[in-house]
Order: sequence, then C-alpha cells, then structure tokens
Amino acid sequence: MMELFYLITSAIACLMAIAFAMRATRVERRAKKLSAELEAANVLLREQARIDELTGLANLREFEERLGYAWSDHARTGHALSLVKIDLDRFEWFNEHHGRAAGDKALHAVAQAMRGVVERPTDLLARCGGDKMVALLPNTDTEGAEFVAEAMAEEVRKLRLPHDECAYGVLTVSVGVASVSPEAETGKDTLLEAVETALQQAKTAGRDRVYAAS
Ligand SMILES: Nc1nc2c(ncn2[C@@H]2O[C@H](COP(=O)(O)OP(=O)(O)OP(=O)(O)O)[C@@H](O)[C@H]2O)c(=O)[nH]1
Repeated sequence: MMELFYLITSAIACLMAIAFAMRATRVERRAKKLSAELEAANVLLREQARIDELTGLANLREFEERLGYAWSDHARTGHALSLVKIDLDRFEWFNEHHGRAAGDKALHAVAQAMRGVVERPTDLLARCGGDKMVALLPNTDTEGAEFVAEAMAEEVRKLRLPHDECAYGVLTVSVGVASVSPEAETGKDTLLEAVETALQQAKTAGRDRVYAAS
C-alpha cells in the first residue's frame, strides 16, 4: 500500500516537474521572440530617424553626420571631397498650379531620379529641407562632381514634369558644385558656404544649369 502511495506521489512530482519545465521553455521562447521584435522595432526607429519621409532620401541629420566623417577622412588622407547641392526651379509655381499633393509627388520623383546617379556606396544623397537636396561625394574631385551634377539635372529633365515657367516647359533644377582638393586648408563650413553660393549663381545665371565654385 505504502509503495503504491510513493509511486503515485513520485509520478505526480515527475509530471509537475515536466509541466513546470515546459512552461519555463514557453516563457523563455516568448521572451526571446519579444526581445527580437523589440530589437527590430529599434532598428526601424533608428533608420526612420535618418530618413526623410517624403522622398525616402537621407535627412539633414544623417547628412551632417556623414559629412563629419567624410571631412575627418579628407583631413587625414587628403582625398578630394565634393558637395553637389540641388534646388528645384520655380517650385512655388509648380505647387500653385498643380497642387501641393502633386508637388509632393514631384519631389519624390525628382529624388528617385537623382538617386540613380549617385552610385558609390560611400556617396550620400539627402534632402536638406524644402525643395533642396544635397549629394556628398567623398573621393571625388570637381570634374567628377560636375559630371554627377549634369547627370542629375538631365535625369530630372527626362521626367518631363510639366512646368510653364521652366525651360522647354518641364521642371528643371539648378545645381551648385563645390570641392576641396588635397592641398586645401579650409573647414567644412567653408565648403558648405561655397556650394550654396555656387547654387545661387546657377539660379542667378538663369536656372536649369550646373555651376561649380571656382
Ligand atoms: N509640395 C511641397 N512643396 C514644398 C515642400 N517643401 C517646400 N516646398 C515648397 O517649395 C517652394 C520653394 O520655393 P523657393 O525655393 O523659395 O522658390 P522657387 O519657387 O523654387 O524658385 P527658385 O528656387 O528661385 O527657382 C515653396 O513654395 C515651398 O512651399 C514639400 O515638402 N512639398
């Protein structure tokens, strides 16, 4: 009788231990799943914090960080470094005549068209606010940057987005280019100012053109 009692008690203890172990495994599996989901959400959040929602390009924050790294590399190695700054021509008119939603679509289309031109893994195309975008081109001299800039302007023309106030009735862009050569002893703010000045010169000279800082 006693033996039977011990047998039953041991069997119950065994079953309880198995049930407990199974539950612990389930809890552990669930905790792992939740932790993986949390990590994925964090990665997504970090990516979103660096991307401009409308165009899908990098945002200004990401551009500034990458420019900092590229500048350090330039200072250390003396490699050339270029910036290309793009501004849509008469975009206020585009918004007024086609509507803000069409303007948003145009901005997105222009960004995608230009993205195809900026090819190297170390290059970065970012939206720097409103209808302005900027390309960071490490290890690229003025000649190379001008080539990229002309290709960008051509890709935008090829979109053939109707615009009565631009050349040939299609939306165009003005583009500024500025570079630092190996021997230059300037700061990155000087480069940023130079590319903005070149862009304004492209605007003043009649828009739909590339202007390189001398
Ligand atoms: N649809 C849309 N428009 C925007 C956005 N951000 C800025 N804009 C518009 O872009 C226009 C920028 O105008 P400006 O760059 O000052 O001038 P512009 O008409 O483009 O003329 P130029 O640059 O001198 O050729 C303004 O009308 C802004 O409202 C946006 O996210 N979506």
